[in-house]
This record gives sequence, C-alpha cells and structure tokens, in this order.
Amino acid sequence: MTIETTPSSSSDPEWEGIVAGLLAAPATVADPMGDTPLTPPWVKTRTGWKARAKVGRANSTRGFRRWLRRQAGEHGHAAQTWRGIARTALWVQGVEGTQVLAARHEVQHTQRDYKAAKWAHDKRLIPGKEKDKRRKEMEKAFDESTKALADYRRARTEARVKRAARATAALAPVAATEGAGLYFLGAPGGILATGATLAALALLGRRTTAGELYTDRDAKIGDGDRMTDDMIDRAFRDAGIIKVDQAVVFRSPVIQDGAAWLVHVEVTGGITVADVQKKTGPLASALGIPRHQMDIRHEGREDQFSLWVSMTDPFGRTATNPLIGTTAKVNAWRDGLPLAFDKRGAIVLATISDYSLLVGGTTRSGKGMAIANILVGAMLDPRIRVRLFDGKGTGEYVGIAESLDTFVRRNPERLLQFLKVLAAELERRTEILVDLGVSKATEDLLEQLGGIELVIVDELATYTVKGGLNGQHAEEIVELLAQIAAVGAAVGIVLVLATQSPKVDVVPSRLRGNCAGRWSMRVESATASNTILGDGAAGDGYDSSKIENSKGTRGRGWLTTPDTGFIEARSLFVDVENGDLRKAATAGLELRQAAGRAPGHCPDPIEGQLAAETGISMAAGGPTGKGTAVQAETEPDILDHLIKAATATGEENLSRAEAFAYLAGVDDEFARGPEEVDAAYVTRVGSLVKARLDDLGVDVPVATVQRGSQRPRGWRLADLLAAR
Ligand SMILES: Nc1ncnc2c1ncn2[C@@H]1O[C@H](COP(=O)(O)OP(=O)(O)OP(=O)(O)O)[C@@H](O)[C@H]1O
Repeated sequence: MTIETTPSSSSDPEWEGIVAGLLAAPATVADPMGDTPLTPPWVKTRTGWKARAKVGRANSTRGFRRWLRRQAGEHGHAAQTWRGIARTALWVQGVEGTQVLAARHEVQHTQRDYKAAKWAHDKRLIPGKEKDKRRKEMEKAFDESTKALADYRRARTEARVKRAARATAALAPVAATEGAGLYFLGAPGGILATGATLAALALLGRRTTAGELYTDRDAKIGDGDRMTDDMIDRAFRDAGIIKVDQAVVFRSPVIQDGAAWLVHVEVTGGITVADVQKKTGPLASALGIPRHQMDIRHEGREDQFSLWVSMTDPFGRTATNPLIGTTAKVNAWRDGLPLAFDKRGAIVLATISDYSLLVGGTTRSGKGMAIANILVGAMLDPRIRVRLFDGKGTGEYVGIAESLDTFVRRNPERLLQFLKVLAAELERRTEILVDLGVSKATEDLLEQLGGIELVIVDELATYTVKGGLNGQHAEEIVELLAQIAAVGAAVGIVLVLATQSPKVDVVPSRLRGNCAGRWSMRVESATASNTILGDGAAGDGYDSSKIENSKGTRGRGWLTTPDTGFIEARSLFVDVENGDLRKAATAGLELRQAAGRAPGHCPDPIEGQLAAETGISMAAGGPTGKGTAVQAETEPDILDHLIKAATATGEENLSRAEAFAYLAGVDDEFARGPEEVDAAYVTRVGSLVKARLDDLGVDVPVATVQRGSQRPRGWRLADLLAAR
C-alpha cells in the first residue's frame, strides 16, 4: 500500500475555477516598452478578483488581530492618544509657571523683610539717630516688597497671555477641523474630524515615555503578523537551527496560500531538512504558532524544503471522503484510495500496490474511520477481494457482510486457517511471477494472479495476544501475518491491521517492521506511539501521545510510509451512522455482480479451499451472513453438495461421476443398489439430481469438463454458484 498525496487543488473547485479563468483569460496586451506592471491576465478575470478578495480578507483579519494585540501594551493607540493629550497639555502649560512661582516667592520674602523692618522701626525708646536709620531700612524694604509684587503680577500676566496663545494655537486647528467637518458633512463630518484629532494626538504620543517607537521587529505570525524573510531568518536562529554566521537562503518570495504562508527555502552549512524537521517544535514557537500549524516538506535536495505556516488549525475541519455517493469504479491499484488529508489540505491516497498498513490508536481515536475509508475505496474497485476479520466481534460490519468476500467475527482459529491458505496463495502467486521473470505484480498481471487480496484485521489484540482468547494460535498468526506483510504486496496481497492496544505483545516489532505503512492516531504514551510508528519516532518529534484528547482531534494522527516519510494527517470522514459505508458496500456489490464476482456467487480459491477443508465458506459473512463460522441451521441441499464437491476437485468444475460418488457418500438415495448395473445406476441418479435441482427451481447448464484425456459431462463451479 503506497501512500501518496495529491494537491487538494486538483479537487478544489475554487482552484479549478482559477485555472479555468486562466485559460479563458484574454491574451496579454502587447507591451513593447515593457513599462506596464507585470500583472498576469487572469488577475483581472472574475476568478482572479475572487482570489484577490480572498487574500484581502485574510490580510484584513490578520491586520485586525495585529492591531488588537498592539492595544494591550503602551504602544496601543489609546495609550498613544492619552500621551498625545498629556504632551499637548504640558506644552500649553509651558515653563512660565516657574517664573511666576519664583516671583511669588520673592514677594513673600520681601514682605517678610518689610514686616521685620517695620516692627524694628515701630519700637519705642529708640534714640533719634537709630530711629532714622530704621525708618530708612523700613522704607527700602517697602519699596522692594512693592517691586516684587509688581514683578509677580507682571510674570503672572505674561504667563497667562502665553498659555492662552498656546492653547489657542492647540485648539484652533481642532476647532477648525471640527467646525469644517460639521459644517460641510454634518454629524459624519464631526466624527471624521474627531477621528483626525485623535489621530493627530496619537501621532504626538507615539513615542513612549522612554522614547521608544513602536516596532514589529520581534512580532511573530501568532501575533497576527505577516510572514517575512526577516522573521523566518530570526525564527531559524531562535530555534537553534542556524548559527549567527549562517543564513537561510530564500528560493522564492514568501507568498500567501489562502489562510497560510508559503516559502521555498534552502539551508546551508551541512544542515539537512531532517535536522530542520526535528526542530519543528522550537521553530513553531519562534513563529508563535502551535507546531501542527506548520509543515516542512522536503523538496528534492537534502537542503531544500518548503515551509508552510497556517494561521488556523489545518485539522480544525472535517473533510468528507470524496468517494461517498459515487457508484463508479475506481482504480485502487493505480490511482489509490482517498484516506486522509494532510496539513496543506491535500488528499492522501493509499494505492494498494506496495505496502501493508498498520493502524493504531486508543479507543475513540478514529481507527474505525481509517478502516471505513479503506473499505469505501476498496468496495469501488471490483478487482479487490475484501476480506474482513473483525476482532471486536460487534455488529459494526454485519450490515455490509454481503459485499465482503470474507467476513468473520472474532474467530482466531478461522483467521489462522485463512492465513495458512493465504500463505499458500502467496506462494502460488510468487511462482507465477518467477515463471514470468518479474519480481513484482503489475496492473496487467493482476488478472492472471487472481486479483487483489485486501485483508483487514480490526483489533489485532483478539488474535495476537498469547494469553488472549484462543491464545494458542497467537504465535502462528503473528508469524503468518508478518510473512504476508513482508512480501504480500509485491504479489497483490495487502494487509491492513488495526489495534486499539498499541503494545508490543499485541504488535510485536517483527510484525510492525514488516508493515511499511504505519498510522498512529492518538495514544496514551510516547511508548505506545513508538509501538506503531517505530522505535525513536517520538524522540524525533513524531509522537501521537501529544495529540490532544478532544472531539475535534478524532482521526488525527502521524502517518509514515517510505514514500511520504512522517506526515501529520486527519482521516477523511465517512458518516457510518448515516449509512455512507452501507451505500458504498451496495455500490461495490453491484459492481462485483456486473463483473460476475459477487461474494459467494463466484469461484473464490481461498474461501473454496477453506470450505473444502472446514465445510464452511465465510464469503459474504458465511452461512449465517453475520460472520459467524457455523453451519447454517438448514440441511444442505443438492446444490450445496454439488458446490462443495466442485470446490473439492480444485478444477473449478465437477464431472457427473465425481458428483455421483460424492452424493453417494452424503445421501443414501444416491448410493448404488447391490443389484444395480452401471447404466441403470447412472440413469437413476442422473434423473434424481435433475429432479432435486428442479425442486429447488434452478437450472444448472450441463458442461463438458476435462479429466485427463477424457471429456465427460458435468457442471462448472461458476454455474453452480450462480444458481445458488
Ligand atoms: N476524521 C474524522 N473526522 C470527523 N470525525 C471523526 C473522524 N475520525 C473519527 N471521527 C469520529 O470519532 C468517533 C470515533 O471514531 P472511531 O469509531 O473511528 O474510533 P475508534 O478508534 O475506532 O473507536 P473504538 O475503538 O471505540 O471503535 C466517531 O464518532 C467518528 O465519527
């Protein structure tokens, strides 16, 4: 099973619209002087405008978020405006206040001196000469006090005049703007003018008290900022990916990809993409976003990659499996089955041609959904024989049993019998390839090999735990699963194994190692995550225990294959409860009927062999149709006997002699009487078979079969099954 991703753009109607617009756009107008701006013509088409509007909307949202964040600090616009008002008030106040204060202080001082001189002068019994002196001192102090008072009054008046002038200078433009606004535009004009005044005040207050101007040099994408070369360089340094003397080389400008940013970069100095991927966590925090909003994708060279950063949670949405509602055939071998979507919204396709897949996750993490996606796709490729072993044993898949080539519920013994037959089938197919001189099945060889075998085992723990139910088969089951997983895909036999107990006793490392596709949904611990993804994966940052436990994260997980490496993905949605899976199964059954391959109604070497060995075929859920490996209540009729006998021959047909011999063993009526001669016996038993078939209301055409050099008459297995 190979996992590939296809850009969702191929299925994105918007993108298709853009491409259509591009094709429909008029040819570029000649520009011999090369002086018109380089604007691709599609930009001016309807779809072009729509795309620009989308980008514009995203930018406005970002701008608003950035503005909101700025408001919280001292660079906020409200803080700026207050500072502007305070600064203007301070300017209007001016420095004259100090002079007024000094003059007032002088007045108080001189008045105190005058009072002291007057008191000294007014004393009695002072000799005349001294009295004169004191009078002169008193008069001098009085003059000084009067002068100081005059100076103070002058300073005060001067200060008032200057303040009034400055206040007028400050208020006049405000009043003029406000007046003009109201006069010319009425209330909206008044609002506009107020806005202008506030903007002017914000401009005056744009420096903080420490003199700093607002700068977004340290801003992060998470702060609502646009991604820039500078920001990426800084983030790489902060995350410790590059050193001070190293730089990130930009192979493209930073472009906007819907609600995300995309840039193609190169790292130097021996750093590889793997090194960068291991630092995803620190890099994401340097950019101020959760790590699942960032995607680093290898691009050809070891040092080149694309960096994609989303403003929103890429897995915060569900995406429905695009095959829901389809009844047309799909080519699972060549095109793949839609399984999940990745961070960039591309559909992840699983092509049933290269690897087996192991899916793990705790209960309610979305394993069932992963299997539902595989089933939906597999149903629509009638070349696939879908064989489902449900270890949970619930009724989950009973509704689609009719469309399954094998359906068995919770029966380790049957799985073991099945795997033994499948291992023999694997050998048979390998021999065919060896004879043809090829190492791997191709699409052209599929028919010759016997189609594609897709074996789904849901809840491995039922089958692989030694101490579990029928634990005596566990060792053999694990060994056979591991062998088939290792080489099966090359001959068209693919396993999908799911477990909700990612422990080594459920998934031994040998089994995991042979499943090259691994998908771990949310698990409880890093060890459990490693049990699915491989040792050391959690240490490298691929850890499914870090996926949050919430409804919105169901179906999310880490997926790894040799083609994609580790990618984070969320399974596509199949509304099982509302019958999506059933609809796909019905469509699948119709496709199989049309191709003469309906489960239980066509030769099936594996179930045929098992029926011969055990007496029960589990095609379409077995005799009960519910996946229980027990014989149906009713007695087998003539048709059952003939089908069983035809399957047992291994020739896919049955001669009359073989049929009579078989029937004689199961029903006394068909036994030869002691006196009966050959001709009489053949005539009697031949008529009896016909009568029994007539009783059933079926008509099985008689065919010639090859037995050595003889060509006796008999029946084909396909005809018998069709009659059934
Ligand atoms: N990709 C997805 N998108 C939306 N919903 C999902 C997705 N995957 C799973 N869910 C929802 O999560 C729930 C659990 O999913 P599911 O039954 O597949 O989990 P599980 O691991 O198989 O659980 P259990 O072990 O109990 O069977 C279901 O209701 C399903 O609808």
